[in-house]
Amino acid sequence: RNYTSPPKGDHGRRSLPPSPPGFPLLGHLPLLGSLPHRALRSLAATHGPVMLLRLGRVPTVVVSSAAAAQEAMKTRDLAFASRPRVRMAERLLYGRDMAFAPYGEHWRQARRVCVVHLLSARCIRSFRRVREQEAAALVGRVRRAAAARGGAAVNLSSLLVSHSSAVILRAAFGDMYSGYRIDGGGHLRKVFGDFQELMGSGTLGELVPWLAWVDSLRGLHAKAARTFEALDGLLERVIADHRKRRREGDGGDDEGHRGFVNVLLDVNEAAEEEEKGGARFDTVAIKAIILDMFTAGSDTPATVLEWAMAELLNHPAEMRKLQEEIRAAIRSDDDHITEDHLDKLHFLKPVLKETLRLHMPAPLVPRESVEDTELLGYRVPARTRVIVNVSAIGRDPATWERAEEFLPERFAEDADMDQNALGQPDFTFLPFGAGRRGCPGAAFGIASVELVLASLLCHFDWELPGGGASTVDMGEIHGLAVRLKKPLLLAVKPCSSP
Ligand code: HEM
Repeated sequence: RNYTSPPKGDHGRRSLPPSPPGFPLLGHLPLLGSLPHRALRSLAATHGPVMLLRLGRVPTVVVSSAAAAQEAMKTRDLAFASRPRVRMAERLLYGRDMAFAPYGEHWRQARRVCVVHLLSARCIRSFRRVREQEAAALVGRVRRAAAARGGAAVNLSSLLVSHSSAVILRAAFGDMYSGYRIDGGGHLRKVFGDFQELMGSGTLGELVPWLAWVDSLRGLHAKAARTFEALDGLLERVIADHRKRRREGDGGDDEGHRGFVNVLLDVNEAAEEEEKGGARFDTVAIKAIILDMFTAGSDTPATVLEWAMAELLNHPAEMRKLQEEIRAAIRSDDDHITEDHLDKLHFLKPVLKETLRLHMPAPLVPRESVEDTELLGYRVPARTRVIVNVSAIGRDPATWERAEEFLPERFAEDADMDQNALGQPDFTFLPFGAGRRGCPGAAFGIASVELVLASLLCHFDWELPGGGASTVDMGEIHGLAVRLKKPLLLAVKPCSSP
């Protein structure tokens, strides 16, 4: 079937993309199931790389090939540069954040602040100590957990989630973050956990208004109200504390790195002085961007690490090869691993790239068309919701040999992981999306996982606990990120002489 030359309708007008049969009222929603990226991939195999679905009342174009993604994210990048409205995000992020913002002046300004002030190569370098300290702390926690459990399995997934949260919280709030507690005594991680869970659970009501009661029944609105209040109170206090410290002459530098809150307060003060064109960068903008960083930057590194460990456990030869490389790289230094060692680890980056190809934390990239446009010759009206199925593209057998297999060697030749090499120029590998809406935190994310994976493999030997399954169950669960359905419970042996 030739998908690249769709028929033209009356008067030579482009036709809409093909659409499978749907259900009355619900449209194609029931076809998505619990793992939409997989269901959409199967549908695309029958209906083509650009198809039109109706999710409840919302028309949605699904993009599932490298060629179609290239057109949407490069050739017509501007036309597809918006994001659909997500009520839960609007509710929790003050309607003023960047990642979920429609294309326009607000997004442009907020994105510039993130790219220049929070996620630049210089900022990422400045957080090196945080990353190294937190990686060492994780190693310590694993060691203690292994000792305390006396050989019983350790829950690595939960340790990874705490680790990633700690890194992003320190990056955001500075080293004093652990001092912040929510009123009533609960820890701030609990509130952030609820926040992430809510952000990962779409509300049915926005797709199918007459089913909005289901959201209430699930308690989503009440939980969102509680979480918003707790988070807002916390962020207000954090910002007020930072302002107070600044007035007292404490610039808030923690061993050479400046937390995001302090950096955003600099931007806020500069904007107030300039008052250019009425552009606002006020306290609400600071809170919204901090939450963006937390939404986008906390679960993602933990998820990548979890999948990498799962794949390596199922591929012991690759695990051994990487461990030998890491242990050889630091043997001469007779010390623990630091970021200085990473350049010597030529197999680490292929392992991470192959992990990302098979297990993108965000397999469905949400976009919205800004204007009437086209995709592979099909008509896409303005304000159509668009989903780029980057997971289907990463597993497309037309591009990838033995597409379903974990074969890190396929990236051995082009293991470069710096900012420009995170995606493939031919759009066959898009874990970070692409174009003007592409992930601005990719380098931050990669820096957050490399040292941790190397440390876990350097200092420990990992196995599935005896008496259970012989391979990791790779079942997925869909939330804010697509993660392993069952947590990684592993037998771990400290390795005393790397
Ligand atoms: C390994 C980890 C990560 C992966 C796989 C990932 C993936 C993605 C993807 C697929 C998108 C959508 C891109 C598009 O529309 O084309 C995105 C957007 C975004 N990411 Fe990441 N990300 C990661 C880590 C991070 C980190 C650590 C941060 C910040 C600390 C971050 C901040 C953002 C933001 C702010 C956006 C929205 C950009 C916009 O709408 O203009 N990400 N990410």
